[in-house]
Amino acid sequence: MLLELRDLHTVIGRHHILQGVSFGVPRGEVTVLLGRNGAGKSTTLRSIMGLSPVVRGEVRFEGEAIQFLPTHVIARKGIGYVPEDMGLFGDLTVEENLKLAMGKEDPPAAERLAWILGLFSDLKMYWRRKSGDLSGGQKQMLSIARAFVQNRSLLLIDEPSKGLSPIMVGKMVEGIREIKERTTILLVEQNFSMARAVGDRFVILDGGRCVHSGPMEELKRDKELQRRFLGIA
Ligand SMILES: Nc1ncnc2c1ncn2[C@@H]1O[C@H](COP(=O)(O)OP(=O)(O)OP(=O)(O)O)[C@@H](O)[C@H]1O
Repeated sequence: MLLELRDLHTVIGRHHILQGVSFGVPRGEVTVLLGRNGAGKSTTLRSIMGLSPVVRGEVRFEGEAIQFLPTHVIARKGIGYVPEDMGLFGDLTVEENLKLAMGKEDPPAAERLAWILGLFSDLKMYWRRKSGDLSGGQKQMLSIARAFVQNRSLLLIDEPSKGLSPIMVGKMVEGIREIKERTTILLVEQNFSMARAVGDRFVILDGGRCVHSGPMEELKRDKELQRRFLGIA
């Protein structure tokens, strides 16, 4: 396992939000985190990044416990995070956002940038446009591209399909399928058609607990599980 969560508890204010989340993310695969609104999916990603306060349990990345490290140290260990609000610098152009992420322009970073621009080619058309002026789908592509050029071995992506048109969702599916050839991904996704198109494994959260997990093929077959936890008839 590249990442392992063991009995993770997160408390925000007086709210005990994660109440013992345990699952593993195998290297080289896409694991999709599913569940109803408020199930704890975003909080799980934030807890992994050290942005929500973990009070008990462990997050192990490449075998090392990281749950009490500060966020910037966790990022440097090789975990990239694309939050729901995408965290872009709206006043900076597409180019500036990506160059900032690259740090120094060494050949591997330049190669990653060229590769991701080939994949999300829209970004080249808007190269000098401020990222704040992009559409939702373009912003989403930019924020994923930015995390990718940083060469993380694990990407956490929160709802990349949110608010996107079906065409954009299709592009996102293609993009994530290509990126997964190079990087392990843990994805929060409410859109089940996207989840099933890109996911190798699934984890369902409910009420801050992990209630089911397994190969995506299993969930595709299990209509009852889909109905109970995903609201799909
Ligand atoms: N900062 C906070 N303060 C208080 N409660 C919070 C906070 N952040 C999250 N919560 C609560 O924790 C629960 C889980 O939230 P979370 O955002 O992780 O769910 P989610 O599964 O990602 O749902 P959604 O799909 O709606 O974003 C919710 O009940 C939410 O209201």
